[in-house]
Amino acid sequence: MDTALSVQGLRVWRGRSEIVRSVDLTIPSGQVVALLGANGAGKTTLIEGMLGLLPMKADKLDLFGQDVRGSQPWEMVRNGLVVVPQDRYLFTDMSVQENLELASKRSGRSQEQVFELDALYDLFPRLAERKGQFAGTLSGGERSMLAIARGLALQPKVLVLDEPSLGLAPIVVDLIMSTIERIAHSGLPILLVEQNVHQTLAMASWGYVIESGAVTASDSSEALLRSDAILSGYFAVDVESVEGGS
Ligand SMILES: Nc1ncnc2c1ncn2[C@@H]1O[C@H](COP(=O)(O)OP(=O)(O)OP(=O)(O)O)[C@@H](O)[C@H]1O
Repeated sequence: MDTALSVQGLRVWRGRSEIVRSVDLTIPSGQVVALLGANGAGKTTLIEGMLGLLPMKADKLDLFGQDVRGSQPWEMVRNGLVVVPQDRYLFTDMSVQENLELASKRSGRSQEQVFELDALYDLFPRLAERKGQFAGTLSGGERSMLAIARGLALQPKVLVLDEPSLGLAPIVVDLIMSTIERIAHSGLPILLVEQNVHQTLAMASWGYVIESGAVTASDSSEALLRSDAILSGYFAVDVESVEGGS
């Protein structure tokens, strides 16, 4: 099986504190992998370390077999590792269309655009209706959609989504999660960081649980979903919905 992203012994620091401690993580080609963990577990730190936004060390950081350790964040994007950050970081005084066009140009892959603007608007019809609207005037759900669409406009080979449903109403969460599932069906490998355990594991093949910066469980989604010990330990709030849904 081809490996899209392979991480071994990843350590990431914030200031003097080592927040992420020797994490191993693999994303096989064409699959969704879940990264689960409570608030403050270190998920965002792990992502920012991989991107080179924070001081990090790793025994291995391979993107499709290529060692990308030491790359600058913009080089990571050019290499195909695209992160949709939790804080979205949209250009709020630019329109939806301009945000997407800018990303598309920055991808540096004008010859191999897998995610054309039309395809993005097909995925997110709500954004098509708001093409000319300033990003700063969008609702929370629409901002999350635009952040994902902009990530796709960067023509990722691996997409990392950091809590795309954070703070959104359940109906909007459903819409966003089903759209992520459609994106996954295109074959794009995805690392989905979420606290929405049930929906996330439903589309992921594999999941990692991170606690205090270390992986404490790594298993198939089916096994994690059945594992009450893990779910009740880390995600007590979600256990009922898991049980209710089975
Ligand atoms: N800017 C910062 N400076 C120092 N420590 C930080 C900073 N941001 C986060 N931390 C600490 O790093 C640890 C991991 O935080 P991180 O944001 O990576 O967790 P997370 O799993 O992504 O949580 P959340 O879901 O709340 O975003 C926490 O203990 C947090 O207090």
